[in-house]
Amino acid sequence: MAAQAQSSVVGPVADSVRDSVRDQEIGVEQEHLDRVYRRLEEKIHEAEFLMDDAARRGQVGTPGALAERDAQVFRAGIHLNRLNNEFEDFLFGRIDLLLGKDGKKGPDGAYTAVEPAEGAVRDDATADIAETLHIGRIGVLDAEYAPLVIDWRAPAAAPFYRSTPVDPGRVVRRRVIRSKGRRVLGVEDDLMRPELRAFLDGTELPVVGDGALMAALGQARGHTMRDIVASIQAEQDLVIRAPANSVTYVEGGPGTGKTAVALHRAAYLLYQDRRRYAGGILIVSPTPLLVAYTEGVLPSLGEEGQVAIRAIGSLVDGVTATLYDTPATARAKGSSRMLKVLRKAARGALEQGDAPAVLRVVAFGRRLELEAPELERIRQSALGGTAPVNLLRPRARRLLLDALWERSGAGSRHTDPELAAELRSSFDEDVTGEDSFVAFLDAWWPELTPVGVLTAMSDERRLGRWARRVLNPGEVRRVARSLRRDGRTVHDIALLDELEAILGLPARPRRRREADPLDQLTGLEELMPVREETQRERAERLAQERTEYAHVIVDEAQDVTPMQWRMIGRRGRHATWTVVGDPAQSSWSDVDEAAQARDEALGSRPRRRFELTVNYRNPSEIAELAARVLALAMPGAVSPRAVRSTGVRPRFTGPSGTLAQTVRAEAARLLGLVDGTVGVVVAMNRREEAAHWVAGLGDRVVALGSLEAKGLEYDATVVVSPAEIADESPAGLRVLYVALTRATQQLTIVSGERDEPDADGVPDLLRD
Ligand SMILES: Nc1ncnc2c1ncn2[C@@H]1O[C@H](COP(=O)(O)OP(=O)(O)OP(=O)(O)O)[C@@H](O)[C@H]1O
Repeated sequence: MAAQAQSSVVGPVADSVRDSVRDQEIGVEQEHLDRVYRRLEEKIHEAEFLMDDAARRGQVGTPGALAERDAQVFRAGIHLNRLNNEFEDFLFGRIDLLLGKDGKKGPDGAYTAVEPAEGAVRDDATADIAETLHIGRIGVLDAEYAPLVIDWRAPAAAPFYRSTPVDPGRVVRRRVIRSKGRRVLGVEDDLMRPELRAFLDGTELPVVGDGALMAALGQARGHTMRDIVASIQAEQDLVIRAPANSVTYVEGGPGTGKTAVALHRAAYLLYQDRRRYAGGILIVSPTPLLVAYTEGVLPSLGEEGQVAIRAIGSLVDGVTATLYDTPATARAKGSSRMLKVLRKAARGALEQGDAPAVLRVVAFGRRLELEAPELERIRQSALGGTAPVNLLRPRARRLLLDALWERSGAGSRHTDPELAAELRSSFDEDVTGEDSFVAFLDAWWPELTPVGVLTAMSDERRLGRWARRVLNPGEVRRVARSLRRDGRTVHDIALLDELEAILGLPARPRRRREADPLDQLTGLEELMPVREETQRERAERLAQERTEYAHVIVDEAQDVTPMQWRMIGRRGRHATWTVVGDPAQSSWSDVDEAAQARDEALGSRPRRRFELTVNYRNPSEIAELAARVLALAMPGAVSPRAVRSTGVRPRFTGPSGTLAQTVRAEAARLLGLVDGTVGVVVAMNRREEAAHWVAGLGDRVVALGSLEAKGLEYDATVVVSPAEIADESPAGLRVLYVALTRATQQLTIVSGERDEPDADGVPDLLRD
């Protein structure tokens, strides 16, 4: 989509002509930006004046009108504040359009027609520009309600993204404007109808630059992701603006913009239906590193507060997991088989209490006892209920009382039902008032917490019992051992969340009424029984406390395990969804099992599928190398098409000294070659070591494990020992594919002992 140079002059004269056209066009856009700011200031003054005036005259106008004025001042103030402080490039685009098929205008003041009118292009391939629209992060109208700036999410802005030379619609020229605060710094044009000579107010439309996309892609990368609002491509725009009434499912290879698109979609949904999505949008990200990398994008699009970006290890409030299990342990913990184990463990953990074998109470002056077999029968009968285990405690308590009542024989004393009921109620009061009963119940049916059950599962013998015929002995040993470690792993979080659903939040005593001094005097307060919550009260409380979202976006969905899908599913039971992923990058060994769990979480909602096909991150030299690994990892899978090439081929080197020395030297070399960041990617078990290798090289260098590299990108990367990364797990080749696709400019491969490099240093796995 490179712009067409319109002049055929070459050499220094041509350069100076181009520079003067550029300056002139920057001046044109500067004038427009000045108008926009003047208009916004005008609106603020207008609103302030109205407010002052209203305040002077007291209650003039209806209360509603006064409130509207206040709101206007408030909105205008926010706009100006954002423009001045937050948006570096508030105004970023412009399209020049032919006359449309009909003359209808939309609510933003722009014509709605997508296709040009019959006579818009004359027979001699000339045409007049009928409409010019400026696109920005928020919309601004002039005093006559004509659009000065169109919000990028408004329908009228869609041609800015959708128009291509193949299908240009009304767009003749698409311009990206670079500005900082109130100053326009540059412009880049793409011609959508290069065959036309178009005129704007009688002057031929000038074209500046080589196209905005390439300019954006060539920029150095920092530690945070930038928005792509000025250069969203047509296939990406289709996803961003897809209707949200079901599941939007997006697949695409590395660097195709899946994460960027997901973030822009969140901003679009809020713009398009703020009331619906103000209920909250959840973005689930694989790692805290990716959260930190992406969390600035939404504020830069003017959206904050309504969107929660959470790492999958931080989805349960109060626990943040950053530890990783070994692949074999993760495989067991993430599998849906774990559900059976947790259900058994939750019930089994009840038996871990130190309750006496026999329940002894005194009621109606008689000693009553329930022995172990009877107690066990009661427990099993209580557990027959479908409610969560903690919520079955009142049922168990009632069954105990029933059994004691039966033992007491008091039921047969009265035939009159009313008298019998009265007797029963005073019997219950007698029993439940006894300390021995309360203490027994607490020990026999303890209130279980998810953490408590997980801790109980760290005992290998017990876990073996609860996981019989579900996990094999090796899995039992590994899971139990990992649960004995300090700290939670990422995969424990889904187990905790599942346990919370299995256990239910414990019933809480109803809040006592405010202490009445008189009660205290008489001691009555002490005697008032504390009523437990009713089922309905509890259900209401749970509904309030459960965090649910109106839209859930899952990034790197290919890595979400079956147990994690269940956890995420609980947060979006009534939500619409956007799911983005790439099976070829999955670190989960059983792709089909994960797909099945995903389908269960998403239920029967209809899916709309999209595919992104262009790699915007890697130059073709790096993409070609990565494609060799893809061919091994997933024979037949198609790599996305790289959109640019740098002429710099990946570099291969074996350790010339120790591995540490080589990697450090390579990272230092790359620091000298790029302006932005350098990532050193190693196998997970070398994470800590690698941090030492690069210590002191400055904060442009980061060392990270292969699984942590998910979604991230660097100007340059050093991938250390492909064979070690590939051998880490059954999904190792796909993880290596991820590692190889992180660089935007330069890639160095350092071979280790296992790589079997050839004479050129190319490891076995990466040879043609
Ligand atoms: N239309 C675009 N204009 C400019 N830059 C773009 C565009 N689309 C994507 N990019 C850039 O390409 C890079 C890759 O984008 P992103 O991280 O969203 O891809 P991804 O598909 O999520 O990759 P991965 O699967 O490897 O995580 C980012 O730097 C992003 O800003």
